Amino acid sequence: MILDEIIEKTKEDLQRRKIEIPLDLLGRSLASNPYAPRDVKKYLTSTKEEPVRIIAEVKKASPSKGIIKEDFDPLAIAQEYSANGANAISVLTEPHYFKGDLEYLTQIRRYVPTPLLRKDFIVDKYQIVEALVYGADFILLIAKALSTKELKELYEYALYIGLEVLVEIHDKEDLTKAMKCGANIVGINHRNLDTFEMDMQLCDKLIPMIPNGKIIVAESGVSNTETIKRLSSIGADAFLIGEHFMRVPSIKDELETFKNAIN
Ligand SMILES: O=P(O)(O)OC[C@@H](O)[C@@H](O)c1c[nH]c2ccccc12
Repeated sequence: MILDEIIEKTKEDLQRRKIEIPLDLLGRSLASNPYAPRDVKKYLTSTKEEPVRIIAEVKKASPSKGIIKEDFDPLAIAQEYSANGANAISVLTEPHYFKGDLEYLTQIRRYVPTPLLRKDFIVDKYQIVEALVYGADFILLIAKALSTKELKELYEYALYIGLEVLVEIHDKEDLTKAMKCGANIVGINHRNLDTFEMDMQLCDKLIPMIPNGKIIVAESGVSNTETIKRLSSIGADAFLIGEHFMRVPSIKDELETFKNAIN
């Protein structure tokens, strides 16, 4: 089970980081933190004027595809996303399977005004404080990787320290968990994190079960305007797109096309 394996590795790393910089010390750096997290919900809610919201992902590699982008310059990619209408930027910080780095967050936050998602496998409050310290505006919590109790605790802690949360679901059971913790932003991941199988019909199944008023993010495998049009029409507010942007010749052209998919 790849998800379990990643979580195990994440926990190992975490033990080490907690010894290097204990939580109270990490928390202390917040006193001089120049960054206040933005109200992410405003950026991700679809409106008449701007129906398609895009979370563009800075992604070097993945366990299903290996290295996606060889000449990887996270800051340059984020700047291009920001300059061309991305509503938020997802920064993978998981180092082993996705070749991410927490430092990318800080680097990008310094120069890029767009809200940032810390995309990682968060299982501990320590990682949520890290997200804030390193400059994130919101975090990802994966329902499948957490019990209802854990999800609720981490969710509430993030809100308490001022970060929004994207709660990722993959099936009805995950959705129940997400609703129990009162999630406002729900991500439907087309990719099964254990088998890597894609189900591009997942939104059709799950969106009708989500109460009104939630922000819905369609995640993974989105690579054309047809998909964006279709998923928008059934209620998706935002689209989380990584691999496709990493492979196209012009991020600018692609982002513009996607942002204007409905008009
Ligand atoms: O590169 P894609 O297929 O456009 O997918 C982006 C994003 O949805 C994907 O990276 C992702 C969704 N949920 C995750 C959880 C952990 C790591 C990665 C992910």
